Amino acid sequence: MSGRGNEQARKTAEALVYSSGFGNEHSSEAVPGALPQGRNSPQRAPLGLYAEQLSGSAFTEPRRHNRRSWLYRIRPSAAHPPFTPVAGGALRGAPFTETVPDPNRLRWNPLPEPAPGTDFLAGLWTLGGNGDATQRAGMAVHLYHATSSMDRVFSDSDGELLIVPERGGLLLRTEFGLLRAEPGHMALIPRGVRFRVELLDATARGYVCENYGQPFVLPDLGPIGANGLANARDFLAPVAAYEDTEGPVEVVNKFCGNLWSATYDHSPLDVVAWHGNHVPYVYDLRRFNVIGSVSYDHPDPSIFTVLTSPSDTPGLAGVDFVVFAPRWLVGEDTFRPPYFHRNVMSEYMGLIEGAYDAKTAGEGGFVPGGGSLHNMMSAHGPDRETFDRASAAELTPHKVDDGLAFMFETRWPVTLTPQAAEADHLQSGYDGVWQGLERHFSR
Ligand SMILES: O=C(O)Cc1cc(O)ccc1O
Ligand SMILES: [Fe+2]
Repeated sequence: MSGRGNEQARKTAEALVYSSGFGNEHSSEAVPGALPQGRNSPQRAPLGLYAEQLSGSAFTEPRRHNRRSWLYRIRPSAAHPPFTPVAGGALRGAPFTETVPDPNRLRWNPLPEPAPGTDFLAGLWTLGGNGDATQRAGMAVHLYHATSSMDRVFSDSDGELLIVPERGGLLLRTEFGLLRAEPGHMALIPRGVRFRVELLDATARGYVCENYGQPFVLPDLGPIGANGLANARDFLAPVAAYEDTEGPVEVVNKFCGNLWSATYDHSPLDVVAWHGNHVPYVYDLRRFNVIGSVSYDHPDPSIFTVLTSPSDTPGLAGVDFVVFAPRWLVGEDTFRPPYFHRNVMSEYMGLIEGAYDAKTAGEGGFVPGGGSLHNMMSAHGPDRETFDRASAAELTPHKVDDGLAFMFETRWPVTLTPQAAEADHLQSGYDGVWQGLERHFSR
């Protein structure tokens, strides 16, 4: 899109208003009187709108898991022509069976520059994942690099999309209204919700966790108490905004790993009013209330969980979204960076900005837009430089505020796509960062 297009999108993005809270029963109407009162499905919905329910949970799930929204729209979603399969580009879905799961520590540089005119959907590149989209279990790790706004509309039947911009702002035009997501924010598009991504800058880069499993929720706080970590009121849902446009619109649906396309004769972003709790949202990761040790030892990174997708086993997440936000380190007699460890969970890490405290920054290291994968039980932790530095550091209070990193931590190993396993931007010699950790043992 031209600079002018970006300018328009930015103007729109700067004027947005939101409805705040996590998991709320939000409600919104773009035209006064469009939202029915006292019932969901009146004989004739207000203003000649069609009433339609979008269910993100089975009808009968317990209230705390139940998710649905009622949409009041110009045309019902059912009014569409057949979908036909289209090529998915570099986008793949679970199950991932094309490579042998790899126990090695792996690290990638940022995605290469895409061709001009690449929109968000065409710019999605799948690194790998686990589970099975048809079983609604598991997750996929995608990266994106786009140079153009979407003209088309996308929806993902396979799962929710947690988008983590690293470079370039996004304007998300959804069925529920508009959201702005800049680097340092996260955005979430629930399963099945249609949206279009417009770029606020010339290019956009970032990460996507596609969650096939239970929807992300805020973690329980246990002894932390009633406040802390990501606070519910900092999550922002859109207010209703609709497109009343006729004319051909391509709508792409990801279904069981494949893309399907249909050309509608109107925009499906035509929702004039809505209410419910199956809604998209954005969250500024810098609002995260970081809790950590004020005595000794490095706490496990679960303390940094923004959102968790629970499984049927209490405490065992399908996937956790974890952020390493600016914080003070004050631990006494403590090796302060992340410790050496092997983990039954598999860890994909990305960097939004700056540096990460366990890894050397700069070219060939862990860089913004790059990523690392430490699969189930793979041994990792501070690289040699970090170990040497942190073992000798004077333990005065120290603020870690030179970066913003995150982790998608999942219960099952991540199997790579062939394009990730064979990528030119896969770093060779990542193992070398743990070379030279000399023995210091003496008795
Ligand atoms: O860098 C990592 O590997 C992620 C991580 C961070 C941390 O603070 C503790 C454990 C852990 O896996
Ligand atoms: Fe780790």
